[in-house]
Amino acid sequence: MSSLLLPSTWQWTRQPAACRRAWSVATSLQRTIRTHRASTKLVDRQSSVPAAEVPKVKLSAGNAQESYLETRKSSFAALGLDSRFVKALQTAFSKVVEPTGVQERLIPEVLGDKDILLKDITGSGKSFGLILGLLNKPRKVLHVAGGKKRAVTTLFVVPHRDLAFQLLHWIERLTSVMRPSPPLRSIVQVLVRGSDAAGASRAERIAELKKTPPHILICTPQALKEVYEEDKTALKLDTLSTVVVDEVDYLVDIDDKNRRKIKHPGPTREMLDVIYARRKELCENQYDPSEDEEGQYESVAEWRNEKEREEEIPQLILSSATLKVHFKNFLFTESGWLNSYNLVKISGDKKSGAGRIMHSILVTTENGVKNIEGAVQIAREEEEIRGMEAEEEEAEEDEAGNEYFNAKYRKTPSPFDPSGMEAIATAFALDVPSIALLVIPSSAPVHRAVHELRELGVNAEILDLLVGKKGQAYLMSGDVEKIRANPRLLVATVATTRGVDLPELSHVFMLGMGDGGRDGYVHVAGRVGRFGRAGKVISVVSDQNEAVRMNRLLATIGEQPVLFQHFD
Ligand SMILES: Nc1ncnc2c1ncn2[C@@H]1O[C@H](COP(=O)(O)OP(=O)(O)OP(=O)(O)O)[C@@H](O)[C@H]1O
Repeated sequence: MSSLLLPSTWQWTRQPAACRRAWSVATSLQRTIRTHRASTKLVDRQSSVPAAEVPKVKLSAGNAQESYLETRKSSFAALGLDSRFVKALQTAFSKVVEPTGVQERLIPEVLGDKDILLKDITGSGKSFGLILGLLNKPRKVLHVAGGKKRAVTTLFVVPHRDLAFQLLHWIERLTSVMRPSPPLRSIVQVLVRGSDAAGASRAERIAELKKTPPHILICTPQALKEVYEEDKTALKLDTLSTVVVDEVDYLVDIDDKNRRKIKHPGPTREMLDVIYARRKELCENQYDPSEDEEGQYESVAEWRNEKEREEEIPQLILSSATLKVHFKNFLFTESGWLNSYNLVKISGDKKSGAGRIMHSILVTTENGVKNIEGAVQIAREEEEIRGMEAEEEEAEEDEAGNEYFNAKYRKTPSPFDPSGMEAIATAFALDVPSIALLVIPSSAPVHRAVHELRELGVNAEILDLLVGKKGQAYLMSGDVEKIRANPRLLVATVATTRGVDLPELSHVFMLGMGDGGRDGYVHVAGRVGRFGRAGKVISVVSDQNEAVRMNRLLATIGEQPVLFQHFD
């Protein structure tokens, strides 16, 4: 358990005092929030330190959105995308004018047949580029008795349902502006556990899949496995053209360097083993020139690629912002999933195009909340995420829900350190213009965190992109510069944040060290600073030891903590 979860000495008997404290904090916070909101429209917050006196620290790569475009050499059409599709792209996504550096290399390869190992920084447009390329691939058509039948062309595996619906949303926006506009279900369908956005059951989704096999099927691994096991005719894995696994290092669990053996391969590994079983056999039974009496092949590569074509083994695309050497060794030497004779590795120029991310560490101590010692002060104008437009909206109050949770949680001690929650509530109230994300440890209860933050006057809710229009609104083009009259704090665990792209997100709060080590932090922090935007990541830790460890973690990614302005 994270040290931010309360020590075992925390007893229910101590709660009344904590409740009184929370109530008084909430009241004072709400006052702070009101005053702050009233002054937010002025936007330029007063700096206690004149910017000119403060030494400037280079934040991150310092490159803004233009850096992508500066390196650009081609247009989307020149990369092989259909011209009508490019027109639709520019209507649906007016800010997407030219391909990013990684998209320039990626899209032509997606349109080809090589396997792809894709690695670039978070927010560089990998997933978006994949979708553009995949939608332009020819559809798979099967010749069956009595004519032709469409089949699923691409299987797109993602770690969680929010990411599945984000990709669906992108495709829906694209197809809705095409003329004639194709039925969405023939282009894309989503397979996740539980009911989907439309409330369809698994049986209904299987029926739909059989009736109208989509061009792209987006799924989470567990849902894919369940459907495959339930009805093998619903999804013909042997006729796919392409398989994509996004966030592959997260989805494929391997024995670690310390020889910790994984207990169970997990659904992604199982499904890749099924789809690439024949490839694995080809790997194991290498070509023997002495048996090639007719001298058909000049090399192992030629033999292998010819076999692959004959057997129509699907192209495999594996993508992540973090692919460690150890993981790549597993892919190439153990998995048997990739054809290394027909493979392209695409990796981005480390920091080009990264947004300005400021990393801060707040430590909750008996004497209050402080910045980590040695945090660097930066010029105020660099730090500010400026607001341009205030949008009036009312906070949504769910009285019945609140009462229910009040009654429920009153019976059990809170697992959260009240100081940490207060620090987040205060930082949120003082610094967030529109939308922030709070990432809590996987073992911590998300509902309860939301409830406790609401008690502190924060407009908190669970990150759920499936909640009708509200969920979709988070995915629409917005801006980190937007100011809302009533900003939102979305609460999630690490497991549900990988790959998520919320254009208005400006701040990520992390409660504790997170549970994914360096790579986990990179992905959590990567929810901001996307496509050259600015962003802040504020880790709230509960003691000096944790602060030191967090500081070391930042050093491993070449960052140093920056002073978060509202605390000492
Ligand atoms: N060529 C482009 N021009 C402008 N914006 C773009 C372009 N390509 C992608 N974007 C935008 O950049 C954002 C990040 O894209 P995307 O989610 O594909 O990044 P990613 O590299 O997959 O990130 P992660 O590694 O976190 O999954 C999205 O909001 C997307 O709309």
